[in-house]
Amino acid sequence: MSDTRFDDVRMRGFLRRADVDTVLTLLDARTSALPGEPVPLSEAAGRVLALVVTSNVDVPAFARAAMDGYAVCAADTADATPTAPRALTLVGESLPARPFSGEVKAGQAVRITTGAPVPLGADAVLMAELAELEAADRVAARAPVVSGKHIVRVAEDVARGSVVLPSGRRLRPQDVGLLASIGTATVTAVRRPRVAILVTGHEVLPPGAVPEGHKIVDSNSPMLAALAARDGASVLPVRYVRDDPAAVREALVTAAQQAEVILCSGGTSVGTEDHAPRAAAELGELAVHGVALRPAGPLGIAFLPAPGARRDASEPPTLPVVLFLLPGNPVSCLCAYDLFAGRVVRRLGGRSWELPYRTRALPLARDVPSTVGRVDYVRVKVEGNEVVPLGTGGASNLSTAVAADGFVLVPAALGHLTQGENVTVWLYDA
Ligand SMILES: Nc1nc2c(c(=O)[nH]1)N[C@H]1C(S)=C(S)[C@@H](COP(=O)(O)OP(=O)(O)OC[C@H]3O[C@@H](n4cnc5c(N)ncnc54)[C@H](O)[C@@H]3O)O[C@H]1N2
Ligand code: MOO
Repeated sequence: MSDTRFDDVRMRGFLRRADVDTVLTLLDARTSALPGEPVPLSEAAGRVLALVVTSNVDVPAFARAAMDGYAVCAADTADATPTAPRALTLVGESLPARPFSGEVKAGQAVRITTGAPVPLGADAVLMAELAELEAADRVAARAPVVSGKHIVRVAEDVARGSVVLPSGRRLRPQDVGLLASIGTATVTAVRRPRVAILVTGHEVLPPGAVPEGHKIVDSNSPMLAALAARDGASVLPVRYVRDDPAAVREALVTAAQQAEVILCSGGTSVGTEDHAPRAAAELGELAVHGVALRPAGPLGIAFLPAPGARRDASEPPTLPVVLFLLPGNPVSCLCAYDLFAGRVVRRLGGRSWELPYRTRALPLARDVPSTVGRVDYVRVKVEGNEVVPLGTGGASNLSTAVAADGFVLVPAALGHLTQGENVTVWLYDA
């Protein structure tokens, strides 16, 4: 199968590159959250709710004491003072899950502990500090309490029928606690996208090896695996692929059966061993090859058919597998993940499309040269209250991204950024 756009690239290099915004628009249009799956509450923290959660119960289901003390009729205490306390007859006790079974009448009190059901007839809890136990059956109120004081009302926390959490919510620890309180055992969470990582290049050794001769150690896959895991993916074991058209093709076919996103490192460009773009064009739609971006210009994006067709028309069409052909240079890999692949991983997992980095607006310490029509991903340091650019070159030197506090993006519309102007820095650390 021949693809005109692909042949153009293969023969003459990257003559036309897609602009960053066009690529983002394409990815935005072609991706959406994966369907939900049941997840036990014990594993739900950090997951994204696929469905709204509505409560079937009131919490609390009974009026309960908010203080240790005495359940009383508030009116009885109206005139009570420390010097003229009001004596009440103690008729029983209410403990958590062991309520007082009778009813409190005027002039009576029931000893109560925090969390215990407030007995019928009582409408306030007098704190122990404001009462004096005078005998086994007599307590004196030394201060007045108003009706409702220190009582947690029925449904004060959660009302039956109310929305507890919206769909799309990334569950925080307190969310999981609240879900437990309404009797939730399982939530419906957006399925975590499965990410396959393929590494091409016969020069690369797996992590753990020591660089030797002309061989280098694969730094891309550990970085990509960590990025994808951060973004909520379930990362499949890394696969090393020979620089051979049939091997690359077979690896892509297999990965497309196992994952929703494929990150393929290296072999993206127009060299004689760059087989991934051709294989992608043959297996699916090579929608992008070459982006007006530095680094990561050779980035390719393809949509491969997902395994399994939908069973009937009522089901949403199966989303394609998104394949990212990531340039081999490690900083390019990082940049392409940050700007494109990460958004797709997060989107499929029901998370935000936005970059997951905190931003700061600070003045630039130096001019940053760029080119109109191209976005530049500039590693920067924040020194004092200034942004110091570390340059866009040296995409093979990962140490520049390690030294950086974050990055600045030079928009395509600008030929350079000027010293002193305020720029947005995306900070790598949270
Ligand atoms: N005619 C053109 N040639 C190239 C262009 C271009 O626009 N026109 N762009 C250059 C740029 S920029 C990059 S980036 C590379 C991207 O090429 P590939 O994706 O095919 O990457 P490789 O050639 O396989 O590797 C590039 C570089 O990165 C090292 N590498 C590869 N894999 C890993 C890994 N897993 N861990 C660490 N380092 C890795 C590899 O040894 C190379 O040094 O194309 C240019 N050519
Ligand atoms: O992606 Mo290349 O720098 O742009 O190394």
